[in-house]
Amino acid sequence: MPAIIDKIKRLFHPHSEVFDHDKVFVIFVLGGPGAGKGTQCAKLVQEFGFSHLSAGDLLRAEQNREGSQYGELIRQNIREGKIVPSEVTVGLLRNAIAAELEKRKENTEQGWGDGKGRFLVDGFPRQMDQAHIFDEQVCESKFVLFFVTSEEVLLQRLLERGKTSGREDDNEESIKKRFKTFVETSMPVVEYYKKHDKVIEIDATKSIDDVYTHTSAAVRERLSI
Ligand SMILES: Nc1ncnc2c1ncn2[C@@H]1O[C@H](COP(=O)(O)OP(=O)(O)OP(=O)(O)O)[C@@H](O)[C@H]1O
Ligand SMILES: O=c1ccn([C@@H]2O[C@H](COP(=O)(O)O)[C@@H](O)[C@H]2O)c(=O)[nH]1
Repeated sequence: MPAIIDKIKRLFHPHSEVFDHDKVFVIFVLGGPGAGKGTQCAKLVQEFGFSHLSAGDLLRAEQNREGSQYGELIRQNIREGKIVPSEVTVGLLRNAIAAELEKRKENTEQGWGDGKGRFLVDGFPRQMDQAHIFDEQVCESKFVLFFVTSEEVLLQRLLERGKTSGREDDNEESIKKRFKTFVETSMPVVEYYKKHDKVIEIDATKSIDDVYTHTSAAVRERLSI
């Protein structure tokens, strides 16, 4: 939709979505840092043809994009385990969804084509305002996959990943800060969706394949396939 029409529409219907949730199927993927969200998303992409949008990956790409006005802001927040201002992340997600729908508009396989699509929005929403903005103004999410395990397990996984990931926040100091932000700022989002019966909780302590058995079954049931 041309930007000007979009703006006018929004003026009269401030809560109208950019993407129609009857056509665009959005699953939020949440869990503590290192719970295995990205790992499980990669498997869901293979089985069900989702587009996987990691909010963290989009932010890192924007941070490294030459000329970005947000580069330094993103770098500082990520290093401190803090949440980047919502308008930045929502804007990146919105652009990524639009680009993917455009790219796959001719391909009618696995729930795609003609404005339809299915997305895993990984590591988002991280705080309550993001949940409201996305559901009301971008596209109403269908449900939340929530991966749960202990902080000890998370810490071990992240320290191990940190040996090769090159991520500036995969070190003990940043990890502890990320845990704090997760508990204080992101858990209220999970609680909010629980109250709305939208959370599927999955034990992420088990092996990758065991976790995926549950993840796949939950998604299959809700996609009605
Ligand atoms: N079930 C599992 N058992 C053991 N290791 C796992 C499991 N799931 C993921 N891992 C490993 O743990 C690390 C973190 O996994 P992953 O990157 O998928 O987590 P994440 O939740 O996406 O993390 P972040 O929130 O930091 O982006 C990776 O090295 C991954 O290979
Ligand atoms: O919605 C979001 C998602 C992420 N961040 C920041 O990015 C890092 C890394 O996120 P991962 O999901 O672990 O890749 C996170 O700690 C936040 O600093 C964000 O601000 N908003």
